[in-house]
Amino acid sequence: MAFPDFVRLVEVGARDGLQNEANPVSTAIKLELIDRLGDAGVSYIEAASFVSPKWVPQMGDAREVMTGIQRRSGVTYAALTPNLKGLESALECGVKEVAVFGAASESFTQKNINCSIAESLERFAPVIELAQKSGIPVRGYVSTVMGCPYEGEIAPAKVAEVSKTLFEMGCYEISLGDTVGVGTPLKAKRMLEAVSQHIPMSKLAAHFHDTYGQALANLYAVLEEGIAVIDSSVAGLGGCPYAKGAAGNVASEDVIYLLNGLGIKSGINLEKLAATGDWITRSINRPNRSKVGIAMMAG
Ligand SMILES: CC(C)(COP(=O)([O-])OP(=O)([O-])OC[C@H]1O[C@@H](n2cnc3c(N)ncnc32)[C@H](O)[C@@H]1OP(=O)([O-])[O-])[C@@H](O)C(=O)NCCC(=O)NCCSC(=O)C[C@@](C)(O)CC(=O)[O-]
Repeated sequence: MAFPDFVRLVEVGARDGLQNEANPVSTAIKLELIDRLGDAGVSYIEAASFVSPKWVPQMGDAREVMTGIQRRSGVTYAALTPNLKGLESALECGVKEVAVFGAASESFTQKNINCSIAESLERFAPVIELAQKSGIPVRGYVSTVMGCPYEGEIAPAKVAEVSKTLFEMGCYEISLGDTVGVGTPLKAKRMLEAVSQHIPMSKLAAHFHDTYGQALANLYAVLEEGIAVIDSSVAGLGGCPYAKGAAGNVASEDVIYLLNGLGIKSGINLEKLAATGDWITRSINRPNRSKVGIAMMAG
């Protein structure tokens, strides 16, 4: 299959990238990050997470973040909503798109959202139903698609089963998360092959972490298969609170550099994105994990 002409970047830095930060990041910094990303041409920004602040304290200001955004036309500002309580709060804040998040591993589901896979799907049903009634599109995440921090190998058939269920329940797109970044290109292709037997490729997204340095290679592999939506995090920020040792998402700057080299459009200004990565890492005193970002800011 040929590469897509255009890739939609789903920027998750403000949510996935920051959720694991032990030191509180101010709402003002989050809002400036979101604004800078919009200015760089990012059209989809996952901005916050309506989860329990006891579980993920860093996302405790979701309400302030979602109501404080200076919205730009043409930009989607989305939030995670694990249950009805989360969705109701999101609706109160005028959120226009949400995401539910499940996993292909029982143990990870327990650690992350305190229930079994079956219970998580039951819990998502009313969330999706209410969102649809309110005219809010729901994205679905499936974590641990290439391995689990507690169970190790995850069968592609299990990933396909959970993805198919979420898609049939009404999620318009399924984002396939290599939560611990253990995948390799062949594994990524096999996993995608299993999922795409049930869901059109145009409804799937790749959400790869870079723990083992394979994320860009894995993305190249799935781009070849026709994936046209990529989740990434500016400066490679992040990690997962329930996956110890997991590195951040693949860096957005590195993804855009790869796409530019392949002649794939994204609508994103790489210079502005690199400057944003430099700014946020300085602001929160974190190393910049984007090789492209470091190179560009040095030049
Ligand atoms: C799902 C729950 C809430 C279940 O948590 P629980 O403890 O089973 O829930 P509960 O219904 O028994 O409620 C317990 C308390 O939480 C409150 N609560 C309940 N729901 C909410 C809510 N929505 N917002 C605010 N508060 C809430 C609720 O009101 C109650 O408060 P209390 O009475 O004790 O004071 C919890 O496990 C949780 O919040 N987990 C979040 C985990 C998380 O955010 N993980 C990171 C995101 S997933 C990810 O990063 C992976 C991804 C998506 O990026 C893809 C990849 O890389 O693989």
